[in-house]
This record gives sequence, structure tokens and C-alpha cells, in this order.
Amino acid sequence: MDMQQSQESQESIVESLDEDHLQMLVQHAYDTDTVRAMEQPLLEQGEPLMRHAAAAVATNVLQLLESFDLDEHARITVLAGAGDNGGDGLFAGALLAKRGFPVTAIAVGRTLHDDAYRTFIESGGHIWVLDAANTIPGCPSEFSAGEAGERFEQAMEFASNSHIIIDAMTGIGAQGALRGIAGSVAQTLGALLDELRAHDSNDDMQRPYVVAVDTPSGIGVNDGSLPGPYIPADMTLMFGAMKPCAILPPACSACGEIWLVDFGFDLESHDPAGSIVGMDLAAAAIRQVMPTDAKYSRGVTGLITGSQQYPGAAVLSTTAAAHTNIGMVRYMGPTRAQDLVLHALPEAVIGKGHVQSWVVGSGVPVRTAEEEADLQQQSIEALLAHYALSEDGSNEEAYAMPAIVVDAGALDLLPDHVPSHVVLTPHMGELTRLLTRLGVDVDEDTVRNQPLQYARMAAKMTGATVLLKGSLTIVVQGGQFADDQVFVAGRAPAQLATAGAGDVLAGMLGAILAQNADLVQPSVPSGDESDHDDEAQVAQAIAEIAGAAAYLHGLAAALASKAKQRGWHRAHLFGIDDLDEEHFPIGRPIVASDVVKKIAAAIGKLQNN
Ligand SMILES: NC(=O)C1=CN([C@@H]2O[C@H](COP(=O)(O)OP(=O)(O)OC[C@H]3O[C@@H](n4cnc5c(N)ncnc54)[C@H](O)[C@@H]3O)[C@@H](O)[C@H]2O)[C@@H](O)CC1
Ligand SMILES: Nc1ncnc2c1ncn2[C@@H]1O[C@H](COP(=O)(O)OP(=O)(O)O)[C@@H](O)[C@H]1O
Ligand SMILES: [K+]
Repeated sequence: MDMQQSQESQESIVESLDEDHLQMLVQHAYDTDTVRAMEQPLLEQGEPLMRHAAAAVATNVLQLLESFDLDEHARITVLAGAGDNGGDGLFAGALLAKRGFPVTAIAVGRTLHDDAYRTFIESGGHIWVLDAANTIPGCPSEFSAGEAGERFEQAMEFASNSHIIIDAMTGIGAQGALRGIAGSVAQTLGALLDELRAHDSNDDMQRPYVVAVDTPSGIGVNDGSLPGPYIPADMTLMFGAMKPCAILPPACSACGEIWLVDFGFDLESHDPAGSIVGMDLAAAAIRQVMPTDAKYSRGVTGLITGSQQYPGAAVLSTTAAAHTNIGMVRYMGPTRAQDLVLHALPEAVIGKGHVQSWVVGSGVPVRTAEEEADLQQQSIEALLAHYALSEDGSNEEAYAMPAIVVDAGALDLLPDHVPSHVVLTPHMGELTRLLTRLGVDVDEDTVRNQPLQYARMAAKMTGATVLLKGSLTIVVQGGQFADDQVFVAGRAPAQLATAGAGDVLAGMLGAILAQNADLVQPSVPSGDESDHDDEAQVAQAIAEIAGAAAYLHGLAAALASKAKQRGWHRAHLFGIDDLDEEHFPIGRPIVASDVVKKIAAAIGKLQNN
């Protein structure tokens, strides 16, 4: 099959698919086992998936060369691993070599995909081997350590002077951090590319443009981590479906622009490992007001936030909650904070009363071991004690409590085991502190590098739902029988990184939980297996609602700052979307109060969509 045939057959796959399928493609990510399971029936039917993959890579590279005004002298380097990912890269290289481009493949392993290697050589491609123990037919081997070193250096020099690098070292078969020569290549080239990228936008092709095949080599495909050196890509051509690394920090940044090559996988029959929170999910979390509503039926949120030291957090969290489509807010805190809350929000009711959700801890200082808990900390501790589960999970009162958002200083007061409608909202530093308190030996850099793994650890250890804040906000489900599906909200522009933004989110999340009180109330576990599904369903609803709050928060920030930039941009569909360069204005600076002022507009936008 040549490039045109493969491309036509690719386009016919694309045309035959419906909008729902395309929507699923850009919203859900599937782990590598699931991707292999979805590939299997197609391979059994004889679909030449590898040829489709290679044709897509070659087509994209040709488009890039054209857009960069490069002719047949453009230098193209393929970093080729020994597996099928290398096979994709070599087949793509063969198609480009056939078009007359000089293409060199740097073999990082001891072997190469047989058929792809033969085709590559027949098409005029050149091979550069690095491993003295390689058994690649017709290539030099058993060279000295000195020569191996020289070869490596020359190869890196060559690659860094090429126009296009096709990274095909590892794809979904990657296990852990890159080892051996692949690891050294990623170490040397990855660092160089990062440095060049920091100084240059590459509008003028002053550094190699990196196209990753399926996934950038060296990243954690299933958990989005960066376990070791990796090759940062400008663009990733991803096959069949998004893998979790496409949507999870920090690996998703290493993917660059993502182009999805649709293979017509049966996505509908498989569970995603992760999902991007979009407008639909966010809109579904906003309760429609009804003619029969009264303030109480719309939901009431109680807040124990702010302190003598940080009274502003009380104002931000309370005003945010009040603006997020509920009937009333109740505020509890020091007199100074009460006064400020009432000044900003005369509608607030001061003092205790019946509520459908709680928000605690925003702007409450962390309690140090030496200090006595102040009144605010004592109230929070007393409230949180009602959510404590004993080791065997029995404590019926905990399940009957309203949903609660545990933020900032309250994270230190969390009981050991709680139900899933306790939603923790740490940033990376707070998650590190929480895990340390739970006895995990971890520092903040490690958490930053593997946020999913550590958010999940906190959820598993405590039972709580965990919303981990950052440029992308990830939500992992709590509860004993929860699904592993992670939700990622990437709607926020970087302008949201401003003091008090987290207090606003806590208030908004509290309000969204209150208006969905019936959906987020876990029942007391009966021990009966048939109830596990119900429990899992509630845990998922809570996680979706938390994701929805993060989305709405990001959208309000985008409206306030007039930014188009986001933490994550939708993947492009190969064969459907255009390669046109998009621009995402970063918007103007904002403060957290500006976000509160745009919550109503953001809700309006969701409801009118
Ligand atoms: N299965 C299929 O039908 C299709 C697979 N495709 C391609 O095939 C890829 C998967 O191929 P494979 O299963 O062969 O796996 P990969 O080629 O992704 O990875 C396996 C190779 O990487 C090496 N490797 C793994 N972990 C390493 C590490 N930590 N350090 C150094 N080397 C490491 C292994 O020794 C092996 O040589 C996909 O990502 C995709 O690119 C596509 O061609 C589409 C169809
Ligand atoms: N680079 C970024 N891009 C988009 N959103 C961000 C970025 N950095 C932080 N945020 C968001 O800003 C908020 C900051 O919250 P937090 O760290 O708790 O701040 P504070 O304690 O000052 O309120 C979170 O919702 C987080 O997701
Ligand atoms: K790759």
C-alpha cells in the first residue's frame, strides 16, 4: 500500500464515523492494554494499521516541510527503536525517502522491525547503528567502545542539525524510564531540544521540529509521568485513541500538539482510563432553577473559611459560592472575617444552620505541632470528626453528612478514613504535606512529576475524592469501590495562577455539590456486592462534579482575562482538521475577585451552549 492508498483508506475510515465517535476520540484516553484490545479485532480483519500509522506520519511531515518552505534538501532523522513503534517510524521514513528526501534512521536497539527495515533500505533510507551488539543485517557491529562513543556523538550532532526528527524509539510498549542507548539519546537530545526550545519559537526552523510517533519516547504512557529522560515533541501523531499521557500532566506538555489518527476503534465498548472535562459535563452539573424552587431547595452551602490572618479567603470563598447557582450561603468565622463577608455579600447569613454542603479550610492557617488549635481550627476539626470512618468502614453518621470540600488548612485536620463525598482540594505542596502526614516518604518535586499516582494514593489511603490543583486539575475518585477513571480539567488560562484563586474554587465546588446533593450522597455500605455498583456510581458523580467545578472556574477566569489559552487544548483529528497554526492569546492579568465576577457569565455560557 502506498502513501496515497493508505491515506485514502484512512480518510474513508474517518468519513464513515459519526460525530459521537469523534467526540469520544478527543475526550477520552485509554490505557495501553485497552488500546491493544481495541486493535486486535482490526488486525485480525487484516487492517494494515502500521501502514496507516506510517502514512499519517509521512503525510504530516510533508505538510510540515511545505509549511516551513523546505525542499528536498530537508534533513530528516528517524530515531528508531526495535519494536513496532520503530517499525512505524521506518515505514514513514521509507515513504519520505521515496519522495526523494534524505532520511537517516538512528537505530537505538540491537534489532529493527524486519519488514520496515527492508522497505526503508529499499526506498533509499540510510541507517546509523549505535549498539555494537546489534544484529541488523548489513550494518557494522562489534565495534570498539571508543568507536561506539564516537558514533553516538556524531549521531546526536547529526540529529540536532536535522530539520525534522521523527521520534519512533518507544510507543505503547515502553516500560519505565528509558534505559540503555535509548536513554542516552533521550538524555542528550532531550536536554538539547529543551534548551533550544526555551530560546526559540521555531517559527524559522532554527531547531529540529520533533514529530513523535504515537507517544513521545520516555514518558509514562499510562500515568502521564516523566520517569526519566524523554524526547519533547512539537507534535505527536497518536494512533487509534488518546493514551492517558495525552491528557495528564506533566507528560501532556511533552506531547506538543496532538494529532489523532482514527483507526475506527470500538471506543464505545471500552472504559476510558481518563477523560477531559468538557462543556457538557460542566453544564450537566449546573442545576436548572425551577418555578417551584425556594432558596432552600436550590441548595445551601456552609463555609468555615478565612481567619484573623487571612480574612480575605472568607470573602472569596463565600462570594464564589453565593454566585454559583445556589439559594444561600452560611458563613462561620472570626468577627473580622464576618464583617468583611457581610460588607462584600450582604446576602450571607452568619452562623450555623442546615446546609447541603460544607466548605472548610480556605484561608485557615496550617496548624503547627506546637500551637493550640484556634477557634476556627477547632470548629473544623469537630465538623470533620463526623466524617471519620472506623477501620471497618462502619460509621453510619459519616455517610449521612452533607458533602464537604476540605481545602488548605483543613487538610491537616482530616480524619484517617472518610467517605467519598469528602472532597480534598490540595495543590501540589498541600498534597505532599498530606501524604507526608500519612507516612509516605515523598517530596514536592516527585509529586509534581507523578501527580496522578500521588493523587490516587491519597484517595486510596483516605477514601476521599481528590481534586489536585494545577495548570491542569486532576480529579481521582474516592470510596472503596471507585473506578480508576481520572477526570482532567484543562479549561483555565495561566492567568488564573493568582492568590486566592483556590479559595474561589473551593466556594464554587461547595455550591455545585449543594445543588446536586441527592447525587453525591453515598449510602452506608451494606457489604452486599450488588451495592458496589451504586457506590461506584456515586463516587463517579462526585468526581465529575468536582471536575465540572474546575472547568467552570477555568471558564470564569478565561472570561475575566479574555484569554483563549488553556491548560490543555483539544487534540486535532488527522484527515479532518487543518494544520493551520492556531493562536491562543494569553489574556490580561486578573485577580481572584475578577473570577468571582464572571461566574454568572460562565454559567450562562454553559447553559446557552
Ligand atoms: N499493535 C499494532 O497493531 C500497532 C502498533 N503500532 C505501533 O506499535 C507500537 C507498539 O509497539 P510495541 O508493542 O512493539 O512496543 P514499542 O515499540 O512501543 O516498544 C517496544 C520496544 O521498546 C523497547 N523498550 C521498552 N521499554 C524500554 C525502556 N524503558 N528503555 C529502552 N527501551 C525500551 C523494547 O525493548 C522494544 O524494543 C505503538 O506505539 C505504535 O507505534 C502501530 O503501528 C499501529 C498498529
Ligand atoms: N498555570 C496555571 N494555569 C491555570 N490555572 C492555574 C495555574 N496555576 C494554578 N492554577 C489554578 O489556580 C488555582 C490556585 O489555587 P491555590 O494554589 O489554592 O491558590 P490560593 O491558595 O492562593 O487560593 C487553582 O485552581 C489552580 O488549578
Ligand atoms: K515514540
